[in-house]
Amino acid sequence: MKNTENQMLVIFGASGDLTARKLVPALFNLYLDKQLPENFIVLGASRTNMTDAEFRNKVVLESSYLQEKFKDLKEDHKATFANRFFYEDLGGDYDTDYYTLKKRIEALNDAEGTEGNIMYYLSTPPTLYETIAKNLAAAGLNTQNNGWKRMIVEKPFGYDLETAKKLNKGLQNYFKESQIYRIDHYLGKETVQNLLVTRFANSIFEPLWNRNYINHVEITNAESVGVEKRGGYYDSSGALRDMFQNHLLQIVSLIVMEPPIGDHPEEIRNEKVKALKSLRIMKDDKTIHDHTIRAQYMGSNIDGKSIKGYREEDGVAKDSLTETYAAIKFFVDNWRWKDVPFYVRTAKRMPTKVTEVVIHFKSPHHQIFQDSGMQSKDNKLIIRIQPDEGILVKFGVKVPGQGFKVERANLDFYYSSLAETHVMEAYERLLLDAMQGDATLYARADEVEAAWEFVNPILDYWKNGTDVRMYGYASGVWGPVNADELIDGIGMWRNPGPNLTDDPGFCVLC
Ligand SMILES: NC(=O)C1=CN([C@@H]2O[C@H](COP(=O)(O)OP(=O)(O)OC[C@H]3O[C@@H](n4cnc5c(N)ncnc54)[C@H](OP(=O)(O)O)[C@@H]3O)[C@@H](O)[C@H]2O)C=CC1
Ligand SMILES: O=C1O[C@H](COP(=O)(O)O)[C@@H](O)[C@H](O)[C@H]1O
Repeated sequence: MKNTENQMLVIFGASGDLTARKLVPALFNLYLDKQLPENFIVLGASRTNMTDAEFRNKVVLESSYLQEKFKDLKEDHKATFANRFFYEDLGGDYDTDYYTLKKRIEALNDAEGTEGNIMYYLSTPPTLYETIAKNLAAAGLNTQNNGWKRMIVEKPFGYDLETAKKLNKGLQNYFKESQIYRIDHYLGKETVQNLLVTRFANSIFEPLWNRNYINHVEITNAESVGVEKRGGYYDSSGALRDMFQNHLLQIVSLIVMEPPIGDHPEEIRNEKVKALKSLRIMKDDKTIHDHTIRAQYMGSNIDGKSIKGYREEDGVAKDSLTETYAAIKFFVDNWRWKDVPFYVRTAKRMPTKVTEVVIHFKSPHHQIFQDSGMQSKDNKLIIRIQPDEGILVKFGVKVPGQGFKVERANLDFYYSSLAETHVMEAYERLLLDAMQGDATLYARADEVEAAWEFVNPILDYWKNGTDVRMYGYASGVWGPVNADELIDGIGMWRNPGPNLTDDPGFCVLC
């Protein structure tokens, strides 16, 4: 087990939703699992006027998120945990002299023995990230001569390529790249990390992991919910920025990358950058027109319940052209993947919540069993990222009896069968990694920029191009029918069911 040094976590924007809903429950789990160092404290900092006691009540003692998650826990556990929380009112502005904050940090450091090690967590609107970094540096709170200083930065990391570059440069003016941890919570998911193990710790998959054996790759990220209370944020973002540019391209990079030399964070991140840089950028409008589909969910009635359309959601413009569905076809320009199409889609208000990767294998060169009733392209490796986490291999078996009738069978593995293992939640795992100085599961500046390089032309075309379509789909269906055209000629979308082995998208010709 890695060493977690004594340290202080300073959260900017600590009065907000993320702190209460994700960060504190993750820290509480780490505390219960005895993963926090002996001297560990949290200092919340924001503009809201609160005392230490009020902050403790808000995020720990009276937090509905902790209440819900840790129902059976004795109150004294929470009380001991809450004593580690402190709060500093920034006096109404993040862009101010951090002299008072510095004095508070120094006093707490001396009293609580956190040895000068500080993790800053930027959980404010992104427009404040650079301002906070600048003011920390001005107060000398970025220097590492008396303990390390690190900074976790929340998404969204930029709005497009230009703003992402500007933000990277802005932060790097005050903190070294090695101090900056850009969080992508998908990288904290066990099953996303398992993509690396599946590929590089087995000898049965990697020899097949190339254009000679793989016909196409399909990735689906579906959510059954709509935009919920985040209409305002989402309407200026959309599916491509919200999910595809970050989480899904991170998954793509793990599928596409070459084997790293070892498991050192930089070795892995170097290969991921190379992978992202090898995605073929769609340069002309026609390619983007033909290879992308965007759509919005419409109002519908599901089981007698009426569901709002996207444009009726709070915070969303009545004439909004923001997509809640995006499907993209693309190619990877390198030796391994030449001519293998990738189909990636992400959407809200789908029939179920599921994220999975499907590797579709090619048919054998010669069909021996003509009467098989099954096409060999039915060989699939399905990596279920969530829920029902696991891996499924689909292959043909002989039907008992005369002749050679072939039927499809499943070899399946479920993470839940590893019952003794406590699977850490994404924020828990990522916080612990950063606390230990392990950046493997955090995105590096060049990774983020490479992902934006790919996405930018699509965003530009969707905004300014001619003949750009916005399709509609009823809530609770698998997106617009037009999305089938994207994958036509090669098969059809898998449209996965809630269970790993469910396969409503089954098609004998696929
Ligand atoms: N919530 C979530 O699930 C997720 C959030 N994120 C990202 O994490 C960051 C924090 O998110 P979240 O906690 O939901 O955000 P909130 O809107 O709840 O904001 C966090 C805090 O930022 C402070 N703040 C400073 N300036 C402003 C301003 N102009 N408008 C609103 N708040 C301001 C507020 O504190 P005060 O007024 O006290 O200073 C607020 O409590 C954001 O960058 C978000 O994109 C990323 C993924 C998921
Ligand atoms: O980052 C985001 O992710 C969530 C989906 O996360 P998951 O872990 O539940 O799959 C998404 O709902 C949200 O819009 C997006 O900002």
